[in-house]
Amino acid sequence: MGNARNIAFWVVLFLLILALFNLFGNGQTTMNSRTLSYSDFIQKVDSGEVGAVVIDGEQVQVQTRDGQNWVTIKPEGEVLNETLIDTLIAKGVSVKAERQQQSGFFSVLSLWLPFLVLIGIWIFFMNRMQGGGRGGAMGFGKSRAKLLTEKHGRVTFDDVAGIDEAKEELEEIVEFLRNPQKFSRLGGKIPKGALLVGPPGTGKTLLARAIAGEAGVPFFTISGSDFVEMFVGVGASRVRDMFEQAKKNAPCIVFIDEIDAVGRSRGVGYGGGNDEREQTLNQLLVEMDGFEANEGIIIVAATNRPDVLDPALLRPGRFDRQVQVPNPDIKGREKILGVHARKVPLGPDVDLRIIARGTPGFSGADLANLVNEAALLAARIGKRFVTLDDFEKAKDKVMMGPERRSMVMTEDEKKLTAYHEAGHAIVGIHVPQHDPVHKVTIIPRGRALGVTFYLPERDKLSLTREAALSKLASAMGGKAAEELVFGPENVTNGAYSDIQHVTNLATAMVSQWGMSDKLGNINYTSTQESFLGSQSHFNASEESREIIDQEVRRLVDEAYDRAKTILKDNWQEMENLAQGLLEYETLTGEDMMRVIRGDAPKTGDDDDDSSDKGSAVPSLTAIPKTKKPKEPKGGLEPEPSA
Ligand SMILES: Nc1ncnc2c1ncn2[C@@H]1O[C@H](COP(=O)(O)OP(=O)(O)OP(=O)(O)O)[C@@H](O)[C@H]1O
Ligand SMILES: [Zn+2]
Repeated sequence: MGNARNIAFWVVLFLLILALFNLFGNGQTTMNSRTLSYSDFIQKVDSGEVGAVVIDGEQVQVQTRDGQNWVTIKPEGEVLNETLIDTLIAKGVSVKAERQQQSGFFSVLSLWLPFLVLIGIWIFFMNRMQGGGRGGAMGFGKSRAKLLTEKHGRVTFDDVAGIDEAKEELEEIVEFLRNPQKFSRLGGKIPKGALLVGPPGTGKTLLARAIAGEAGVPFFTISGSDFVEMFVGVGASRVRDMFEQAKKNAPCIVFIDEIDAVGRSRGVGYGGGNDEREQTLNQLLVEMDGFEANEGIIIVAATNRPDVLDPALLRPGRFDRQVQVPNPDIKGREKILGVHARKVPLGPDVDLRIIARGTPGFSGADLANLVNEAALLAARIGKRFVTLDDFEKAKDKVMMGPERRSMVMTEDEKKLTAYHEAGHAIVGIHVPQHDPVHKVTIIPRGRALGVTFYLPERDKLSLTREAALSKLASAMGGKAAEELVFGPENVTNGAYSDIQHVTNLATAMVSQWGMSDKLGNINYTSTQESFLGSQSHFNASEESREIIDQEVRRLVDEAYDRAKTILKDNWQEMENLAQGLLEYETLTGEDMMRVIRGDAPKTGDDDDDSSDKGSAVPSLTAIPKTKKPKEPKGGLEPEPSA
C-alpha cells in the first residue's frame, strides 16, 4: 500500500512540473490581451467566435477560437446571470470563474485549474483505496464495501429484539446460507435479495448483520450513497467490484444501506435525471441478474423510502422480498430494553416494562441510546447500579437531544392519537359496506402518528356509492373523535391526510363517478399525460365548478356529522378501544373487537396483570397535562372513564 502512495506522489509531482512549464511557456500571451467592449463580447458569443471565458470579478477574459485574447469589463452592477452562462455553455464556450483580486499570474494559473482539480481527485481516490483500513475494516478495490468479521463482534438474532415478524421472514435466508446445496437440490427458489423497509434506527443494519452472524458467513456493508457521491462511471465500477468481491467470498451477505440513494426511479427529477446514478443503478440491476441464485450471495438492502425505488429493483430475481421493520410497540420496546440492559447493572427499582410504557415512539436506536445515557449518568456520580431516576433523566436527554432519529411522542400526543385512531376504527365498524379493520396502531410511521389499516389495503376496482360514503365517514372519524374528546379548539393538524383523502374521494365521486344527483353522470375532469405523470384538470364551466364545490362540501360535512353521531352513540366502545390502544399500542382486527367488547386481546401476552389495567398509563416522567379532556358534549351519555 505504501507503494501506491509513493507512485501517486511521483506522478503528481511530474504533472505539476509539467503544468508549470506550460504556464511559463505561453502565459505571456494572456497577459497582454486587448480590451473589448461588453457589447462586442456578447456579439462574439452569439457568432460563436468565443472559445473560453474566465470570469474574474468584473473582469472577463475572453479567448476566441482563433486564439486571440481579449479582456472585457462587465458594466457596473451587471451580473453574469445564469442565462448568459447557460448560453455560453450552449455555445460550447468553456466558462471558468475566479476569485476576485487575483493578479495576472493567478488568472493564468486558473487555466490550469481543471487540471489541478483532476490531480486532486486522483489523490483523493488513491487515499480512498488505501484508506478503507480505518477502524480495522478491510477496504477492497474501489468498491468501498467494508467487510465486517467476527472480530467486530458477532451479532445474532438474540441481539435483535422486538421485530419478530421480520426475523421470522429472514430465518429462511439464514437456512439457505448455512446450506445452499440443500436448497438448490430440491429446486427451491432462493431469493437473491431482501429489502428491509422501515424508519431510521429500527435495527435494519443490525438485522442484516444478524443474518450473517447466524449463518456464519462474511458480511459486507456499503451505503448507497457511497456509489453516487463520485463521478461518472465510478459508481458503476464500484458496483462491479463489490459483486466480484462478494463472489469470491460466497456464501456471504452484502448489505446496501440507504439503497434509495442509488435506487430512485430512473428518468424522474429535473434536468432529465442523473446519469451517474442511473448508470450505477443499471449496473446493480445487471449484476443482480448476473449471478445465479444458488451462488450463495444474498443482497440485503435497507430503505425507509420504498416508494421512490425504481420498480425494476423490485422485480422477481432482484429485491423481490420486502420485509417490514417497523418501530417497536410497547412489548417490543421492553424486549429491546432487555437486550441493551444485559450489559448494565440495574437497580431494584428499575422495571423495564414501565420504561417501555413511558417511551412511545422510540425506535430501537433511541432505546439503545436511552440505556447508554442512563448508564453514563449513573457512572458519572459513581453509582453501582442504574436506577429509575437515571432512566428518567436519560429519557429527557434522548428526547431533547440531537441524536434522536425517530419521531418520539409525548404522552399527550399518544393519548390524542389513540382517540383519533379509535375514532376511525369505530366509525368504520358501524357503517355499511366498509372494509374490516386489519390493524390499528398508534406507533408513529413516517409523518403520521398513528394508522388504521383496513383490509383490503388496496383500492377495490369497483366502489359502490354506499361504500364510498362509508369511507368518507370513517376517514372523518379521527377528527370527529378529537373534537368530541378534547373540544373543537384542541383538534390538531393530525387530520391533514384524512382531509386530503376525503377531499379527493368526494371530488372524484361528484365530478367523475356520477354519484351526485345535482351534477349527474358527467365527467368534469380531463386527464393529461405529461412527463410529470398524468394530471387531472377541471374541465367544467364556472357554474358547474361552483356546484362541484358545494357538493364536495356537502358530502364531507355530512360525513363528519355522521361520524360524530356514530361515535356519540357508541361512546363506550370508543373509550374501550382508545384505552386499549394506549395500553397495547397495536391491535389486530380481531384483538380490536375483543378490546371494544371490554375483553383483553388474545395475543397480548398473559404474564398478565390486571393491576395496571385501564386508566392511568404509568409514565416514566410525569408530564403535566396541558390539555384537559373535555366532557364530550351534546346528547351524550355520561361517560365516567379515563
Ligand atoms: N430491534 C432492535 N433490537 C436491539 N437493538 C436495536 C434494535 N433496533 C435498533 N437497535 C439498536 O440501535 C442501533 C442502530 O440500529 P441500526 O443501525 O441497525 O438501525 P437502522 O434501521 O439500520 O437505522 P438506519 O436506517 O438509520 O441505518 C443498533 O446498533 C442497536 O444497538
Ligand atoms: Zn386519521
